[in-house]
Amino acid sequence: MNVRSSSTSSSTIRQLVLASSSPRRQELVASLGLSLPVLILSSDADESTPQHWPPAMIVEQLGLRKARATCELLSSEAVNSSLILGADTIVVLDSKVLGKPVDKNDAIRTLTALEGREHEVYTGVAVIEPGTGRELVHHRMTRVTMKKLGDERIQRYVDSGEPLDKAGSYGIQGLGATIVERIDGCYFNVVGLPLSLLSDMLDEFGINVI
Ligand SMILES: Cc1cn([C@H]2C[C@H](O)[C@@H](COP(=O)(O)OP(=O)(O)OP(=O)(O)O)O2)c(=O)[nH]c1=O
Repeated sequence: MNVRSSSTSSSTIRQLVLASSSPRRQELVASLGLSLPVLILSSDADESTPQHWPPAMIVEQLGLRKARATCELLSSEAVNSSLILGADTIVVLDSKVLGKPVDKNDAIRTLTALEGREHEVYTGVAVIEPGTGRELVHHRMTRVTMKKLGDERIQRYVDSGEPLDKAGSYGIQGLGATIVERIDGCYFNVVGLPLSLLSDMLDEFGINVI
């Protein structure tokens, strides 16, 4: 979705601002080895959404909200020379959105629902250029099948602490790799930032990853 467009590239971009507190997103952006500096600046964007929104709309709009909320925190000089990146990830099972668990019991319930079944992971990515008002928003969806786990294995995984800050209560990049049977689609989308999509979006703003 091209939300608003007033130019195709800018030579005045001096930094990328990552509007995220997620260590995974920070590592993934760092892995691109961009030639411009990356500033990490997360904000407190409202993450509530209307019940009827489909998953793609939820993640795209939340990515956009995060980017716009971080924009508010920048000085006017920085605003005019920054690209801001926001992202949001949700897990969807039987049309039900599963965000981050509120506690260990919630994580156990979520993993019990996911085990032995296929679910969808959606990540929305927003890149905005406040200096020109240009905003690009897209999403990717990846299908993930989780192994049948059993109560004891689920309990041990939750006790590891890994599920607690992650959508769907698992992290495919960590111990969660051992409970996933197969994936269909972009792996990095599951981790929280689809790098192939992101590089195409940065390209639109004149930032070439390679
Ligand atoms: C499914 C899955 C999710 N996750 C993580 C990515 C995100 O950090 C988190 C989804 O929550 P988000 O609300 O998308 O992100 P966040 O609150 O962690 O960070 P911010 O809003 O500041 O950018 O779940 C994994 O790390 N691995 C996985 O396999």
